[in-house]
Amino acid sequence: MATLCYYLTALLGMTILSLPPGNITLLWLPAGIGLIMFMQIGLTAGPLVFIASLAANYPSMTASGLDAGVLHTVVAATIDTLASGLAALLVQRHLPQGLCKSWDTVSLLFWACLLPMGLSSLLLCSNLWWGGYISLEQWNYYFQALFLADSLGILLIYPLYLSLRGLVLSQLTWPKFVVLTMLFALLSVVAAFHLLPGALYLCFPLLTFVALRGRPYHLGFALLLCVMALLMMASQDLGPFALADYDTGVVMLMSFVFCIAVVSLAIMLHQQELNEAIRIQAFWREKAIHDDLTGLYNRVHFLRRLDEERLRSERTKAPYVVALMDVDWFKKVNDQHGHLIGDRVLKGLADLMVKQLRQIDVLARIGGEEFALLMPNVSLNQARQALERLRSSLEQEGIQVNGRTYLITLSIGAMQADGAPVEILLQKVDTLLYRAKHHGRNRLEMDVAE
Ligand SMILES: Nc1nc2c(ncn2[C@@H]2O[C@H](COP(=O)(O)OP(=O)(O)OP(=O)(O)O)[C@@H](O)[C@H]2O)c(=O)[nH]1
Repeated sequence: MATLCYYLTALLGMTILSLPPGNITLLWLPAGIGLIMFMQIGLTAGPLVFIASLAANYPSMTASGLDAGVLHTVVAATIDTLASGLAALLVQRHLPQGLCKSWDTVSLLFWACLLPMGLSSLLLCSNLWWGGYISLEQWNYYFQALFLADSLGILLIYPLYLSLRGLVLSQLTWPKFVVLTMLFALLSVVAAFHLLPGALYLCFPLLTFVALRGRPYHLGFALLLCVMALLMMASQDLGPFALADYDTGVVMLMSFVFCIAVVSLAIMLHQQELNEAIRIQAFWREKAIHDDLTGLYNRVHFLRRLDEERLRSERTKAPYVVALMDVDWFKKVNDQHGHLIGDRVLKGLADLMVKQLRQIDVLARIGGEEFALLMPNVSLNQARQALERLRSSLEQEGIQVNGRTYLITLSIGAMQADGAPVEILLQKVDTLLYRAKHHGRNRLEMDVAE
């Protein structure tokens, strides 16, 4: 399959994407495909790449009628194969994680483009010169064109391969902004060739937009589409790059396309780094305020919210109630059924409380089997009803773990807040909780602030 892709993209390069009269390939996607074949199947890729390159190069290299066309085709195919193998080796060694940071673009440029493609372009040009295909004066020009075409093949295929790896077709999504951006990029290419040469530079901001907002494969496809459109049109007419000196025009065009690819890749990777940093920051921010076992808020966050509510209530005069709830005889649950079951009972209890309370209530686990509750905007009576309902439903239904019911009860102390500082308020509620325990557990003790 990959061999066929190699062959077909090689043909594409030598037909639609070639420039008359020199038959220069503007884009050599096989360089990227060969690299991936080596990375995927190792040395087995060697003969496959060789055959595909030979088959693709043979017609054009023998068409000129020069002597030893077969020999030079074999040499060219060997160079192509070695270049892909070397690029794969260097990429695996220097970019073992693939492309992660924007700085990796520089590594990719050096290890996958500059070194192996620079070397192979040097050898390929020497082979062409040796076979009489090009003159010594043309050597420099062909070297630049080959190098840019091969490097571009890698810059377009390798990131696309990385971003599609592991994805199945049904997982690909195409949000409207990506489709529209790609459409506008295509239009700007067409406009550049027919109306206004400067329109070509619109590709830069448009691709940057996809790099910032889209997924990596969006950029991969957008780049491929944009570059192919640009080069296809250029192969008919150099458009904005139709300079007085034809060869310079070709190299300028390829350099421009090369820069588009490099810059948008770097931007995409940088954006990925930023997104990852934001994701990690959000993860730790969430973790810092939550209790791992139950998913409820932790003590630190509860105290902060309580203080905020105190200040809010000072302004609005809205009443609020604070409760402390402690599981009775929880040690027995652990002792009889083990800590793991104890943990699950606590988690089940937390879920039950969340289900029974209102969304605006703030519930936290502030100790082993101790929970704290802030009920904003409630009267003492409303709070009493809600807490009683919670206590009695727990008493009757217990907590289900693995199909088994664990009957546990809660002692609760609660009071309407009076604007006292948080620590003092909690001390008072704790006294009520202690009273509930002292008076036999499984009960609610409530008080209005004095
Ligand atoms: N499984 C589990 N047990 C915990 C956790 N945190 C605290 N505990 C246990 O909770 C139990 C609390 O025991 P005690 O403080 O004696 O209280 P109690 O047995 O609930 O009795 P009273 O509170 O007096 O009704 C201890 O056995 C702790 O090991 C936890 O995260 N998971």
